[in-house]
Amino acid sequence: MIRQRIAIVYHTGYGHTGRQAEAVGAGVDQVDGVEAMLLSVDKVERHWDDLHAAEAIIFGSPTYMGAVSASFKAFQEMTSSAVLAKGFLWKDKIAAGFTTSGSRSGDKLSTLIQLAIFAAQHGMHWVGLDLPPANCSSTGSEADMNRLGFWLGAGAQANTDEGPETAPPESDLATARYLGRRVALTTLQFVRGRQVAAAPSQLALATL
Ligand SMILES: Cc1cc2nc3c(=O)[nH]c(=O)nc-3n(C[C@H](O)[C@H](O)[C@H](O)COP(=O)(O)O)c2cc1C
Repeated sequence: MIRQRIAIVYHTGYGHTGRQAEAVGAGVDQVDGVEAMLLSVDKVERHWDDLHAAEAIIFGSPTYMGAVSASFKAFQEMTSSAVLAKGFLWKDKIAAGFTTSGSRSGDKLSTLIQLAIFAAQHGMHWVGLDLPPANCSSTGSEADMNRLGFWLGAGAQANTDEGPETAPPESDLATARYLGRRVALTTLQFVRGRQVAAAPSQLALATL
């Protein structure tokens, strides 16, 4: 069976967003028919062809100063010449995003919005989270998936005095796995839908 490639392009300064990226990849790999490819932004220049060939690209950055990190921004700017100018090469791919920061909010929404705008500029289809509100009632807790309450993408929080071995916590990694799985399932729907749309319909064949 042909497996559809889903690339996860991310930057991590201290390893926390790297843990989140691995969790997104694990979620992708839960789905038959797809495979995750993790790619750190510092290796991207050797892997443009892999990104062009992927059916979906999931973007991940730590939140630094309420925005994507400088390294991730440099990658974004490189895509102007490496992707857009070469012919809108990522148009109609599936996209999604994730971010980790030190504070529970930490202005992560700003980073997710930047990632979604970036995907829109490339003509990609953005996939958000469909998880219900969590950690917002007397029975909710920090162990809930989507405990931080994001829908545009996956958010994670890592205590700044902990290393990536223990932060972000399992609930945020589960949220990241959930996003990866959702993107994988959506990607298969798109790929199979495109195949059906490209095939001559039964109705058209009957009228020949
Ligand atoms: C330059 C810099 C700016 C930061 N800005 C924010 C911020 O705006 N909001 C926040 O909650 N945490 C902020 N942090 C904390 C990081 O988001 C946090 O340590 C995160 O886990 C780092 O992820 P990484 O290990 O993948 O680099 C900042 C850290 C650095 C080094």
